Amino acid sequence: MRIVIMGSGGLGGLFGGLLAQAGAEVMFIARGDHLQAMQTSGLKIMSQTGDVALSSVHAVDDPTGESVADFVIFTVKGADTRAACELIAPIVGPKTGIICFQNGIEGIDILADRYGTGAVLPGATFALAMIEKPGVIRHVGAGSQTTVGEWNGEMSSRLEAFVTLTKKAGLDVNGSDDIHPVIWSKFVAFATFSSLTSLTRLPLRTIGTTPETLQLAFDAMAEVIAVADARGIKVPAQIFEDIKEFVQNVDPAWKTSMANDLAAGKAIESDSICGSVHRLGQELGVPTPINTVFYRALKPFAA
Ligand SMILES: NC(=O)C1=CN([C@@H]2O[C@H](COP(=O)(O)OP(=O)(O)OC[C@H]3O[C@@H](n4cnc5c(N)ncnc54)[C@H](OP(=O)(O)O)[C@@H]3O)[C@@H](O)[C@H]2O)C=CC1
Ligand SMILES: CC(C)(CO)C(=O)C(=O)O
Repeated sequence: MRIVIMGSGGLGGLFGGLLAQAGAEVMFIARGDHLQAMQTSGLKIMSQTGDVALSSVHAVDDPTGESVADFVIFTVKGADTRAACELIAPIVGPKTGIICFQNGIEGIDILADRYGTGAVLPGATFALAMIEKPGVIRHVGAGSQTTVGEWNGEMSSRLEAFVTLTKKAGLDVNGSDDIHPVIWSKFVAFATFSSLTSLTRLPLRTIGTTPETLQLAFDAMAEVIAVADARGIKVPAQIFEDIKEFVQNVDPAWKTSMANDLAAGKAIESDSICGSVHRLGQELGVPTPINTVFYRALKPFAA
């Protein structure tokens, strides 16, 4: 199976590296120092589940002239979505599945407008990973709980093939016949906790165990659920209990990729997370005052 990683940073590097280690044919699209390091020294993954060292990988900055992919794993940050969506055009054929693990809910629409809903498999992952230095990916914690599905809910043979391959690679991936509520549920939680961990600089667990701050998180989540509702997506009410359980028991050091980026001095993707809640709320006539504060407060740090 031929897999292309569009955006071989923390998340794409982790998935691509483990898939390559498991024997898949993987091509990494990357750029800058990280691309150079991968081309000269390969890719390393540091993980509690076992380190991986690939001494040589196929890494490029432009896929023009390369073979069509069975799957593209789409893992660029929100601000890079449109450019990356065009960059992959040469390797997207009529049967290529584009699996989007981005946080945010606008990336899949951009991909579907360009390649059709039949090409796009939305996904949600709880794996946490980052580039530690060029050519080296750090998998934070041991988790990789991931759900992916066809846009129309079909349990297709390509979806099953992808799930089988990723399980073989040691990733905890499952297929879903109703992926849209899954990605919105993750978005409800991520929009809230990426903003709060970034603004407070605190780990998830401190937020989850401070009643006043947890209440603020719940109020922010309720705004995103109202936006989902206006888009015709029902987010299960159980999400509040599930999130409380998660954030009160998560590893005490856990933040979010956005808070980690902020701490590392990188531009953050708040425009496509809380900024998206703010914009969609305005379009749909749903008030989102807390997410609007998040968006405006984080704007100076946005990509
Ligand atoms: N990291 C995580 O644990 C998780 C991340 N996510 C989501 O996944 C997405 C990716 O996140 P993450 O892995 O942290 O991001 P990273 O910044 O670590 O990785 C993205 C990579 O894509 C590269 N890139 C962007 N555009 C191009 C391009 N046109 N050509 C070549 N390379 C390109 C970036 O290069 P450069 O650095 O030069 O910009 C970067 O190396 C985000 O939406 C995030 O919210 C979801 C779950 C977990
Ligand atoms: C891994 C997880 C769920 C943590 O919030 C995430 O999506 C991120 O930080 O980007």
